[in-house]
Amino acid sequence: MKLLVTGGAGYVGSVCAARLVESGHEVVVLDDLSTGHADAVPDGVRLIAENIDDVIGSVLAEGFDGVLHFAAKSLVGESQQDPAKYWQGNVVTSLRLLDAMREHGTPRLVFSSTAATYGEPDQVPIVETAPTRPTNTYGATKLAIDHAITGYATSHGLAAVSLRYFNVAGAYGRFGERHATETHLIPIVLQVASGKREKVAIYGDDYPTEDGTGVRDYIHVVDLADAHLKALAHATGGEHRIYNLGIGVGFSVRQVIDACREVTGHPIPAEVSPRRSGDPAVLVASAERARTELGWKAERVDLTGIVRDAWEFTQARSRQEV
Ligand SMILES: NC(=O)c1ccc[n+]([C@@H]2O[C@H](COP(=O)([O-])OP(=O)(O)OC[C@H]3O[C@@H](n4cnc5c(N)ncnc54)[C@H](O)[C@@H]3O)[C@@H](O)[C@H]2O)c1
Ligand SMILES: O=c1ccn([C@@H]2O[C@H](COP(=O)(O)OP(=O)(O)O[C@H]3O[C@H](CO)[C@H](O)[C@H](O)[C@H]3O)[C@@H](O)[C@H]2O)c(=O)[nH]1
Repeated sequence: MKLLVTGGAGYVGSVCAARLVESGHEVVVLDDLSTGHADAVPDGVRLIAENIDDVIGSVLAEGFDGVLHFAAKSLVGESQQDPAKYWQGNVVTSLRLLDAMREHGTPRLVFSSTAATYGEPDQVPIVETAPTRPTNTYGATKLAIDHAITGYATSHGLAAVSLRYFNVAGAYGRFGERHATETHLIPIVLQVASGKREKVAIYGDDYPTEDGTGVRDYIHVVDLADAHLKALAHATGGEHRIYNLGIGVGFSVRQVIDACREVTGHPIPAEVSPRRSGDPAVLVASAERARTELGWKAERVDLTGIVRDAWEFTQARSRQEV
C-alpha cells in the first residue's frame, strides 16, 4: 500500500515507518519536526517537512491507500497549561486531515489514541468498553478525535482503527525516544545512567499499590508497530474499531528503576517526590480484543529486555553526540 505517515519523524512514528517499509509498503512521512527529527525518518523514505494544517490537501491529492496518524502534541503537563495548543494542534488538525481524506477518497486511517482517554479507571485491566473520563486536556483531545473518526466512518465509509497505547517503551535499532522535553519514566531513568541527570524523582510512594509507586503497562514499540500493520490489514470500510494495546501486566516505578539498574549496572539514585497531578495509581490494558480480532499479541514482554533495547539506543545516541 502507499501510506502517509504523519508524525513519522517522531518516536513511535519513525519505528512504525521503518517496519512498514520492511513489510513492503511505500511510505511518505509528513512531519513538521516540531518534536521530531529529520534523521529519524527511515532511509529512502520521502519526508515532507511541513505542518499538516498547511499541506494536507495537496499531499493527499497525490493518492494514498491509507494514513497512519501519529502527529500530535502529547505532553500531559503542557496540555493543562496551554489547552488551546492541544485543541488546535490535535483536534482541529485531525479534523482537517479527516476532511482532506474524505475529499481525496483516502480509504483507511489508523489513529494513535491513548490510555489517557479512560482517565482514572474503575477496574483494571482496562477494557475498551470502560468509561472514558479523561483527567487532562491531552486525553480529552484524543477522545474528541476518536469521536470524530467514528462519525467519518459511519457517515462517509472511512475504514478506521484507533489504537489506544498504554506506556510505549523500548527502541528499534537507531529508532528510539529522544524528546527535547522528556517526561517519560524509562528515558529519564536512563538519562541518569548515562550521566545526563543526577537522580530520578519517584512521583509518590503512597499509592495503593504493592510498593506504593505508580503501576503502568509498558509495551515495546516494535510490538506496537506490528499492531499497526495488523490494524491496516483489518480496517473495514464504514467501521471504526478501537483497540487497547499493552502487555496486560503492570510494573511499578520502583520495578522499572530496578530493571534499569540491572541493565545498565549504574546505581541510579532515586528520591521520592510528591505525586504528579493527574497520575492514576494503576493503568494496565486488557488487550484481549486486539488478540481476538486482530490476531495481535505483545511478544516482547520482559521488562529488562524492553529497557535493554532503550539503553542500547541511548548509548548509541550518546556516542554520536560526543
Ligand atoms: N509515547 C507514548 O507513550 C504514547 C502513548 C500513548 C499515545 N501516544 C501517541 O502516539 C503518537 C506518537 O507519540 P510519540 O511519543 O512518538 O510523539 P513524538 O512527539 O515523538 O512524535 C510526534 C510527531 O508529530 C510531529 N507533529 C506534531 N504536530 C504536527 C503537525 N501539525 N504537522 C506535522 N507534524 C506534526 C512532531 O514533529 C513529531 O515528530 C502521538 O499521537 C501520541 O499522542 C504516545
Ligand atoms: O520522572 C518520573 C517520570 C514518571 N514517573 C512515574 O512513572 C510512571 C509512568 O510515567 P510516564 O510519564 O512515563 O507515563 P504516563 O503513564 O504518565 O503517560 C503515559 O500514559 C498516558 C496515559 O495515561 C499518556 O498516553 C502518555 O502519552 C503516556 O506516556 C507514572 O507512575 C509516573 O508518576 C516518575 O515517578 N518519575
